[in-house]
Amino acid sequence: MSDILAKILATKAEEVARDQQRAPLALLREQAEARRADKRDFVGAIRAKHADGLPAVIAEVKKASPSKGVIRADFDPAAIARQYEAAGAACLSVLTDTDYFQGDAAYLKAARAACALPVLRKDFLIGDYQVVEAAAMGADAILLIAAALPASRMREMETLANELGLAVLVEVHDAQELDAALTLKTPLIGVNNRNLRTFEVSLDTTLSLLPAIGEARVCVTESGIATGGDVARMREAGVHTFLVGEAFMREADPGAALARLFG
Ligand SMILES: O=C(O)c1ccccc1NCC(=O)[C@H](O)[C@H](O)COP(=O)(O)O
Repeated sequence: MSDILAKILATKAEEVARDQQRAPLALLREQAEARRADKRDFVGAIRAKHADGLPAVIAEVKKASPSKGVIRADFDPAAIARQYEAAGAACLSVLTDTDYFQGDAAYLKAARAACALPVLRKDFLIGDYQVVEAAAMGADAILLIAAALPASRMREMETLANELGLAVLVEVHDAQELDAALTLKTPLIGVNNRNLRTFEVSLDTTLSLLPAIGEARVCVTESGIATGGDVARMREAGVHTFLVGEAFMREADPGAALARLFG
């Protein structure tokens, strides 16, 4: 496991222990059940773009990151969500991790309330508590990171997520993690192009794993997509789903940036 991921996960364990004191699981479970009927179809939104021959963009609402520090100081998640929706995003990804990404559950709620797009809770999930918490805060999908969780744990968390009406995006960096990810039911396999040890980004990571993902699943290329050339290279290889944050968030109008990159 990379140093930054190990550090994030250690902080996360402390955070979850604190949160469990503040909001017991039973309370979150009630809130999650109450939101059960209000779910947006994350996988369906991606497939609908593909059915129209369009790339599906999961547009990220991201204020800061460990690799880049503050990306966007002037940060209004609701306004950004509206811009992304108007520009044709399929879904949103909202960072809720506070310590390393300056994210917040409140940003997810504000972004979702401002648009009709399905929303991924982008965080570092280590157990069931955070799955229920994601459903309670209104997320439509969660991220499971294969570098952080054994396959059996991911499958259990996927089952719980699905019971609560949440879709799952499972993220991998290499062939071993992909083998574990392919034991899940979810069609959404994210390949993160960012090396979490060095922070270097290489789109070759997606291209090298793509053949093993197979046609039945949806390959989501994540991180470092910044130019028309990057998009063209992915699409020529058969990758039509993109998770993009920084390239949009650095621009004055993130929606316009999305439209330029994918228009
Ligand atoms: O973005 C980081 O610096 C980072 C560091 C450590 C773990 C995860 C990290 N990023 C999470 C992501 O997956 C990205 O936010 C997402 O793929 C979008 O990437 P980008 O388009 O490069 O902002």
